[in-house]
Amino acid sequence: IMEKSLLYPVTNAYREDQKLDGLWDFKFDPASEGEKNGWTEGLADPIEMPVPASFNDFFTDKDAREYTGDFWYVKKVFIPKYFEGKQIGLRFGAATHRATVYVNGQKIRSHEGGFLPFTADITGATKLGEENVVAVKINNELHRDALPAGDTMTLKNGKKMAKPFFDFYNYSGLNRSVHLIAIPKDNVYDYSTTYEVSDEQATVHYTVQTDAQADVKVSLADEAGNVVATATGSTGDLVVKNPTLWQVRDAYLYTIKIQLLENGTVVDAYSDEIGLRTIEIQGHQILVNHKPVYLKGFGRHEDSIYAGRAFDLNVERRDLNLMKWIGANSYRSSHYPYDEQAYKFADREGILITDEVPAVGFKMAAASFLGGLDQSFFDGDWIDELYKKHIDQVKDMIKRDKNHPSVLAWSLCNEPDTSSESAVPYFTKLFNDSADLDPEKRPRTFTLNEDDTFETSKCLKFPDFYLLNRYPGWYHKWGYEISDGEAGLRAELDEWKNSDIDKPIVFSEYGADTEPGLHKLPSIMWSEEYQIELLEMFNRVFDSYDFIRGEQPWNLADFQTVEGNMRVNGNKKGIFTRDRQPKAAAFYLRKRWNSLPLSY
Ligand SMILES: CCC[C@@H]1NC[C@@H](O)[C@H](O)[C@H]1C(=O)O
Repeated sequence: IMEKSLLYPVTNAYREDQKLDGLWDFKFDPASEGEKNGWTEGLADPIEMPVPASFNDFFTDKDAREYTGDFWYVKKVFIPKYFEGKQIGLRFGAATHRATVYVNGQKIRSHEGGFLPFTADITGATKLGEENVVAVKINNELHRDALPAGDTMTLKNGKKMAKPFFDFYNYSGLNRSVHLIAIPKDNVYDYSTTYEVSDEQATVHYTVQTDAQADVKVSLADEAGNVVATATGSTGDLVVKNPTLWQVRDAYLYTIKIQLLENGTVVDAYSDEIGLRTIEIQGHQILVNHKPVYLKGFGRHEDSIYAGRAFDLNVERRDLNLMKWIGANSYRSSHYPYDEQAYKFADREGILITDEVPAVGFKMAAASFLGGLDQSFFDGDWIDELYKKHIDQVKDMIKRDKNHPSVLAWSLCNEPDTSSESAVPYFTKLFNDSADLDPEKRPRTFTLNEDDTFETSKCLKFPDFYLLNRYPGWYHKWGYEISDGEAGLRAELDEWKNSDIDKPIVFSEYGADTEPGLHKLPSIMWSEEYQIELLEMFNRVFDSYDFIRGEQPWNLADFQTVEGNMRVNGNKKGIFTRDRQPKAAAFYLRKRWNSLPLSY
């Protein structure tokens, strides 16, 4: 059935893709009475709500902005007669955090996980040539046995409140586009590629997945549209002489075209843009096309004013221009898989992405910062249920993103509590169960924060390379004490250096909250001068160890978090402000990164 496919929707001679962006009817359902009251057929006195968007920041009253619980989106959708005989589906880019889909009052399916797509097969529930009622019930509560981890508490006044164990706002809703799709009954439901490359020749080993008894024809065209290779069969090789490889910050995309034929007639086709390149880890080096790459970039968020965590192509265009301006070549999709369009954009711009699942907040210390327990997260009784959702989302992330040349690596967790032995069985399972998901076998890793050092982490054997989140100068040894912070950082890196570990280290987070426009001589914390001094300290350290192969300060831009006495309208560690304007540190980093080789 079409629900197992995560292929991005396309319109072509055999398939149709209609975006259902725009205003939907919207209504909160605090008493969870929607089904009982017939909301699957329509909402009484609804609010008009934009899609894609988070609902939160549109509201002027706090109960609505902070709303936690069930809420509904309903839209009338005309389904044309010419869909007759096709499989008809609703494809959700993301429904945050869990959803149930109804069509004409009939329950179709549910889905857990607010940052990955799913398709509801509505073929049997639709009336062709008429308007159909699409209703989606969404819930945005946080739980310790779900991703991202947190709690949901009930206040004395009966209202629910999200308590995230993570540092970004629980923006919720239909944060990405909803597509009405029609595909042939006999169809391609997935494909994958692996590569061998040299300057003289590149080979694309492809696999096409279909349930149909059909012939498969595959061709590869260059950017000018010239067919450079063809093959037949559901698996095979496309050999390209004198290929133009996909390079970091110098992208080149070929178009792979897959056709299904029955008795010589094409019944389905799917094409996609791919990049001929390889990714390897060799000793302390990260290699692209067998050449070492040094990562310069950021941790990011899908976050902007008005629509919260909605994917916004305008913001993405600006962010990629900022990254080019500053000399970056990479980013981490912290702390969840981003919209597919972000990866397509990075494919075109030659940017490398460390793709991260929303396994974030797996650390009670973070929770205690937010009022949680003081124990190892992995001793919790919620771990078994959590793991099922965790590995399910790792599988979907890799299945969805595996064909992007921009994807460099998979980050399977952010800052988990690995300082206790109870983390080991969890990570043993996670790395065993994810070992064969990526046909290209790209490196898998997770970020290690302050409590998870060379000395204290019990899980250093799992990552293929290390992502370190370190905050001397901010969360400890801050201000005038930063010299001790540098000494401590050097001491830890000396331990890595003197160990027998021979894998690359990338600094995936470091930084200082900075109020734009706050200047002080000499510097103080929160001033633009201090943010630069902190970066200078880290860069002195990075330039002292040759196994450090990447620097990705936190964060590209300021972003929204819960309100709290440690946050001034969100996290201000951005090198750019939330409206994407530079702080002084942006000019400092641009100077440093443009003095390094562009991509290596
Ligand atoms: C000490 C952990 C730092 C933390 N790391 C995860 C990010 O999502 C947060 O924003 C960042 C912060 O607090 O700035």
